[in-house]
Amino acid sequence: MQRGHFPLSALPIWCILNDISFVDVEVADINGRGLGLIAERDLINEEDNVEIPTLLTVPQDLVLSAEGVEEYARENKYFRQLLHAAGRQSVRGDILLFLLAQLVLSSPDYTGGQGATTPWSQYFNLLPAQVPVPTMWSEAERSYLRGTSLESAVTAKLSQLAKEFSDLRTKTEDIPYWYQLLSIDELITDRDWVLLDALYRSRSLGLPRSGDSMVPCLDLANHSSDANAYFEEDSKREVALLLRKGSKISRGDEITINYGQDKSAAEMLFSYGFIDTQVTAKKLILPLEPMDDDPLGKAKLHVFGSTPILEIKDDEGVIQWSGPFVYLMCLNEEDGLDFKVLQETNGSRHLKMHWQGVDITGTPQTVQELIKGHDLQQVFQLRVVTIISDMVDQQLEKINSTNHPIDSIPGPVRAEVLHVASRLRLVESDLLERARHVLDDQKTKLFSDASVLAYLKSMESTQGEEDVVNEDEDFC
Ligand SMILES: C[S@@+](CC[C@H](N)C(=O)[O-])C[C@H]1O[C@@H](n2cnc3c(N)ncnc32)[C@H](O)[C@@H]1O
Repeated sequence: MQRGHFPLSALPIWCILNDISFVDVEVADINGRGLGLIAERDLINEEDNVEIPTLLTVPQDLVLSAEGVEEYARENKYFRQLLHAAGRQSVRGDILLFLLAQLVLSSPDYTGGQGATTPWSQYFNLLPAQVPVPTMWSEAERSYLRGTSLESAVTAKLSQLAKEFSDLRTKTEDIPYWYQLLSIDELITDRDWVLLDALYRSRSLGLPRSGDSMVPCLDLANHSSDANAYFEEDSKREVALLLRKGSKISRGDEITINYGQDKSAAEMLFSYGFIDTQVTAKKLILPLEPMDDDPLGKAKLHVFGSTPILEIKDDEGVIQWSGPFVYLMCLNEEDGLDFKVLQETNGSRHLKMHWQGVDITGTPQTVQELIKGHDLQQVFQLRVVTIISDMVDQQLEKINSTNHPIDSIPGPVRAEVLHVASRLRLVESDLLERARHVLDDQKTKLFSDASVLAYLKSMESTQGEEDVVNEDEDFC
């Protein structure tokens, strides 16, 4: 759907009308970062200042939160119908529906009845039509993510978005207003849904009282790892941008906040469309799947409950990994892992997981702890390290073999996409290389452990006996 226009010059009046106050700060175009906030004069906040200078305040009724969405549903009949049919499953989903309604109300393509507009209907037009996150990249551009941890994450996200949009169309088939827009005129497309998701991901923040929210004007603050400002929500749910203690800002300097110092390069790129070259947590997240030939694989996944992942990180120069599901992956019935179906008196059935006879259904993340002290602890550990080491090898092979643009899908690729994708490859391949060395060391140590050697020897002799039996059988 075509976007309406809201000139930056109209923002000060919109702010006055909506009780949003900027203090010594203005909005400006920042080279390569879209809009941002800059200081209108020199600003200082000494370390011993009692009163912290406020740079921006946004009243509660402008904060787009779960509560704000419900409030709007009370005022606007068309939105109420939409929310009732397709919403109330997650805060994100409801905010996306709210943004969808604002997209319609503010678009020059739309000629229908207005219903109740909100300040957001105008503000929405100030939001960018393009967000540099990979879900908005072309297919050719996305092919530059091959071999990185974002390859599968972006594919999965795009499938999720396609499904959400198709469900939305199905659920609104009985509402003439939305059916017309979504299914007959097709004024709103899946591209719009991808944009709304990108806007939410790159601009929402967690507030202590209002929860996940979008805050107009505060969402114009760009990121810096050396941020000079931060935000707070007070007891009246008013949100303020405040100057950090010790900050000295010259007139014209940018006011920035920190989007999260624990975010990895992949997370920054996925959520915001850029990578902070100064500091980004050096970590990598890969999806875990049960082994193809594991008869208990599905049961393990079911009891585990959440999406299993492997996290590899550089913790102040030390490579560490964690992946509680890997411990489940490498344990089996003969080790003492067991599943049972429990039938309740009311007829309901539950899958239960036991380790050495003890019910551990509620604590599937603790297997690493539970195997401690077991005779075969080091054998289990070796299996775990081998699985992770194989994953790291495979990922490295993928990331290195797709280093050349020859593997990419043909089509124009923006220079900034090329730059950020190669930065991600570099960060991730470096981390994987270092993880490979650590895992190799761990494997070597485990292979020389007395209990592992004894186990391998016993396996060899069992194998030998089996071979003799098999040979005998062959002779029969
Ligand atoms: C919350 S918005 C900030 C306002 C935004 N610049 C705008 O024009 O509306 C977040 C987006 O700003 C951009 N951005 C923020 N900080 C950045 C940075 N340090 N480097 C590059 N882009 C940045 C990214 O596009 C990101 O998705």
